[in-house]
Amino acid sequence: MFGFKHTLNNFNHDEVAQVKSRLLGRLLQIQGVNNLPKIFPYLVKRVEQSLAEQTALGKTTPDGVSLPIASTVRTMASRVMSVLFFGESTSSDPIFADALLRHPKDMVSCMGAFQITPSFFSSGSFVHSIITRRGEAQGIILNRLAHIMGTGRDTWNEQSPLKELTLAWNISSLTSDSTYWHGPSHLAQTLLGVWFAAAHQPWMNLAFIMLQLSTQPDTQAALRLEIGALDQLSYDKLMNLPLLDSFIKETVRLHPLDTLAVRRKALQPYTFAAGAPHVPAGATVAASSQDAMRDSAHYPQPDVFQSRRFVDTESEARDTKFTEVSEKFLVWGFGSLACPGRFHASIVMKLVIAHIVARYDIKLEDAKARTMWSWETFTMPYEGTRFVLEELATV
Ligand code: HEM
Repeated sequence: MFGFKHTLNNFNHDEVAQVKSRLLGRLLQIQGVNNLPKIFPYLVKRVEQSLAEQTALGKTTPDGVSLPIASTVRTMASRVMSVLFFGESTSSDPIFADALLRHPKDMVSCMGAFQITPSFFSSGSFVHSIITRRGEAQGIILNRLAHIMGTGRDTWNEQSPLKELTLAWNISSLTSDSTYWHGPSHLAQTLLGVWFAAAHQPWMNLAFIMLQLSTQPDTQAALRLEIGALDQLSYDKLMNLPLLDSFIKETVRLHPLDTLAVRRKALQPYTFAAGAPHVPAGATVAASSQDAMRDSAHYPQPDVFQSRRFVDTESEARDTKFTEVSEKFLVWGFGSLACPGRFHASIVMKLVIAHIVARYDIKLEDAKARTMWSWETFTMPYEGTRFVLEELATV
């Protein structure tokens, strides 16, 4: 459907990968979530470092430093997320870090190109080769991963205990006695797929959140009060800030990246239990996340943005968390394939938002400019939209 065969190195769409899904569930939802509080201090260090790097690149204006929202939050999310995956040392290498940023962009560009190029082009690797400079970023990542998950595992220069908390280390530990996995290259390929899943959505959600926040100085002030001093912010506290969680969830509810969700391809003809619809083999079905997330029975005044919707509302949505999987909030998909990395996404997004909002007043450089564009069922932020960050007197 999206040409993953080339962009993820021969990825097979038709594979019913229960072994892989189970592994990813254990890696991310069980072991990964347990490790998050332990890895949190390293994430804090990285988010501070990355914010300093980004603001140093900005344009100085009388009101503060002006930065492009998309590339700022994309880089910050990638830098923080990469500590979870690969530790501090590997992810600090500029060539590797650049490849981690480039690969998801390459993939999204290829998906777009595959939709519009004739099938004889997209069926070969021609389009992929041109867009990705012969898969340069993918090659850099796969080579490094195959090394640290294979012959270089014992000599990998990441410090303990961080090394043993990374997803790269744990995916190879979890598979060491399984015959399903054909060595480090197969594992590297799988982890690259997880990296794509992890890298392309959080930043877009972050961009929409920054766009919302830029127009709401009162919410910025309320969030600052809720967050308190950054040096007192523990993992548990950050994950349980009600307004921050509600603000994120409300933004994502109204601005999901895709108006469709839970895409499933029928490998054989299938008829739904109600007797219809009938789905022929090879067809793809999906649910409308747009309809589910604007259902007025569940979300009163569904088209109105309410920062505190999940804190104050009288509806059933009250107290539901951003990371909850539900048929009324299809952003994470649904059922056994629902996103196993949602807690990782949530912590990375919350760290980026908390560190920006606690330090800066945020506003748009041009409040009248268009900020997002749509293509098919997708909505994306413009690359050119800038915010201005004005440093607060005290943090
Ligand atoms: C805001 C960020 C994210 C969103 C909105 C998101 C959303 C999704 C969705 C909709 C699916 C498909 C679920 C289905 O078909 O029912 C999915 C799958 C997946 N996501 Fe995420 N995701 C995000 C971040 C992450 C992160 C950070 C990771 C890893 C750390 C991750 C790892 C995965 C994996 C491995 C799968 C495939 C699961 C499987 O096939 O068994 N995602 N995600």
